[in-house]
Amino acid sequence: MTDTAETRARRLLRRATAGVPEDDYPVTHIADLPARHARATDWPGWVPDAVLAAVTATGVDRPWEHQVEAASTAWSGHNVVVATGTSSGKSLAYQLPVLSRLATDGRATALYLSPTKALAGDQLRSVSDMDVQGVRPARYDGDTPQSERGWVRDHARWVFTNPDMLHRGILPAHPRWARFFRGLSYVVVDECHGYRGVFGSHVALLLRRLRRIARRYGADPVFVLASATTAEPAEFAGRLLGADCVAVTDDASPHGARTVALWEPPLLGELAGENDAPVRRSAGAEAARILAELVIEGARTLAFVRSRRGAELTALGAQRILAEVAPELADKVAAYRAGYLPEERRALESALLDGELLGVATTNALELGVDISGLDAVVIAGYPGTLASFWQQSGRAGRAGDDALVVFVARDDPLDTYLAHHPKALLERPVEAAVLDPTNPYVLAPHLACAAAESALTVKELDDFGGHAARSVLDGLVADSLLRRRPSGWYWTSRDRPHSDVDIRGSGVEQVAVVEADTSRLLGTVDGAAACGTVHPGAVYLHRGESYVVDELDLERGIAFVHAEDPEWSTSARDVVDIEILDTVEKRTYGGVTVNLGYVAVTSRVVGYLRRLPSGEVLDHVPLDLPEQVLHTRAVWYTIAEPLLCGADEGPGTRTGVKPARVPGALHAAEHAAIGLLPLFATCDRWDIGGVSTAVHADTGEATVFVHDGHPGGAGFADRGYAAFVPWLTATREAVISCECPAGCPSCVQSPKCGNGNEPLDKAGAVAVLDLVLAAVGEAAAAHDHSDAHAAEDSTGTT
Ligand SMILES: Nc1ncnc2c1ncn2[C@@H]1O[C@H](COP(=O)(O)OP(=O)(O)OP(=O)(O)O)[C@@H](O)[C@H]1O
Repeated sequence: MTDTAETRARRLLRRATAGVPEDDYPVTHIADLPARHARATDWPGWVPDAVLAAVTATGVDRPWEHQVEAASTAWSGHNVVVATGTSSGKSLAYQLPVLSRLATDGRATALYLSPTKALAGDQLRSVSDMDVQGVRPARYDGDTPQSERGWVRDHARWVFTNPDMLHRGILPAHPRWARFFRGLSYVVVDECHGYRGVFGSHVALLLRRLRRIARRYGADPVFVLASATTAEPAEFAGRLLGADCVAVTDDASPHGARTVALWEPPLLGELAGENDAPVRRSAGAEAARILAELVIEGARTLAFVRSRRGAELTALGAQRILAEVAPELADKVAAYRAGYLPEERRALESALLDGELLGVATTNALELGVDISGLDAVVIAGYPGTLASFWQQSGRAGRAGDDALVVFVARDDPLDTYLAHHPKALLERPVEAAVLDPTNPYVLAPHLACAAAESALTVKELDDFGGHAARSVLDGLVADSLLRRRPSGWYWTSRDRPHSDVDIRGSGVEQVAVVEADTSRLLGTVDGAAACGTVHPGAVYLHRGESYVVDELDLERGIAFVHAEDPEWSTSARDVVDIEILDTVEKRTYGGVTVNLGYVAVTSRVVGYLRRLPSGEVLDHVPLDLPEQVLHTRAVWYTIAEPLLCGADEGPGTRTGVKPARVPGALHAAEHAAIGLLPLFATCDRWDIGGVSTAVHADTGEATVFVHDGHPGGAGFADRGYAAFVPWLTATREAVISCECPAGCPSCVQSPKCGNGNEPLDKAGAVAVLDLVLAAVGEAAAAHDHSDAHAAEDSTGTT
């Protein structure tokens, strides 16, 4: 291809791979995604002139079709979710109906909710700039001075806030917000795809509380939800709201063409990881190199890195490379992460937009709602956990009329390996459905307590909170004397409100404070359940890019003491885990294999931690002695009967099985890989789930592999694993066989958080186990189809 015929994206990719030896060529796949052309339409007739003038003054001449479809649905009184790509103008889709209502009905009010204060600030600014008469938009969050709060309550007509403030500040004080609730016409839920897992379950219940209070004031607001592209948006939004919701998904905004390259860093011969397994060049180090090359080409590039520390290291790495080969460009690269002050954030964003900065390495802090688009390149170092995030991040690249490059760099992880070798799974699969479970009793109980404290709960209202599930949770609250049952409903008994004890972003457990010992400064908090794993003695803890080392973890007082120190290694905790089956909710039997879903108790103890260099090299394992923790949650598990597992099965198609001595390693490896792949089917992170495997489990009496939710009561992840069992284990098997390492490495069967130091692990055995299980399920399904066919023949014969 000559230079003139080559697209800019291809040229950038060539630059990024220049000088790489042929044997190490990292690109496993290249896809060219075509440009999408805009489909604009006329402004709807119901938009008042004042609003039309304000909107067109922002530079929007004509709306796109999906904007009008969503806006008109909301205007006609139906809840709507607009689930379209990055920068597809979702804001206008809700601004049109809300501004139109506020402009035409002087009593009407609206609420805007976003997961972050920063995003709410951006949206408020954009509405304020439009300056539609009488709208009086205002912010009400933790940063709103006390002196302004009264004005907002009494006069603001469009309030911009977040779920935390709605939960703690607005709903408990609803009598003071009576004017606002009486007029409540619209509730905007922005970036709603982020409300998944336990946090999503909390927000789902919060929205039910909001609707209930609004009804008490005679209002029945229409909900307008904005989401990244996600599968089944109507179902998801319906679950989040607890009410029907129309989905608008046909994106009519324009987008430049993109070239997506999948990139797998080579295995390094000279470095050894845990148990001497080979390691790959780290995705962060690879991203630093790519970033430096793209900056040299003058491409404005964002590199998304999974952790804050990773973002800092990637920016530093790129700066180091540039300092050697193009020193004048070294200060064109910076790191960006959550926790910056708004001014710092703005400065960085505008520096990137106007080219003063060319390369920025960031965590997903920049993923949410920030109006940065039209970049020349995006590097995604490590799968961001969901396809929705992948597309959200890659959507930052590409302007209408100009093509852009997206590079996905696989980490040492089975899911990343799978994706690097199965481009269709990344590029052609529908985005996964977001999972949440508002009936989780651990989440439901505190919200029912809050709801009762806001205003006594009546029997009629229980359907909104899960009906039967709510009833049994309420019985528990009454038994604990937190609520009192009267004929008219359930009443909160205490003078103190329950709200401040409910952490809607946590897992419902106590928080541990991280305190700098010298200065007594509170740096942050970590979830109590995770404390042993994240702030154990010796752990490297990062706060706003500063590095600290933990000296002491005092679990009784809920404090971790740290001192400032920046060692060259990172730490990862190791725990040992035991699991007990409490209740089997569902079970399927396939010959010698059973697949189960139910409740379990997981007992874990952190026993030490690994110190690892940024290259992936493991320095050592440091033992620790910390107390046990017990988690009650949901799990999916499969069992394999011994004759089938060990090959004694002489039945049709006689199987070879796994030698008994290899069974533990085979099951363990199959479990690790399955944990790695579940995020492909349930929107979770591998850190949200855990697993246990054993050659003979006390409760099943058979070889058993468990994968469980990592949060009390579960968040729906195990349920997804049960529902998608066959595709999940099929992808797991594919991931293991795709990895070219000889005997198991972090890219296939090693786990970064294995309590047993990744021993024993038997990669070939894992494939044999997965083959056995999939064959048993497949045979049973075929036999089932066969008997169905017979039954159908029989029935046709007799009628
Ligand atoms: N009909 C339109 N014609 C031209 N430009 C538009 C139109 N609608 C919106 N825009 C512009 O597109 C940009 C992106 O809009 P917006 O931030 O609402 O997108 P979004 O879908 O919310 O993005 P994100 O995915 O980041 O949440 C804004 O700069 C906005 O002014």
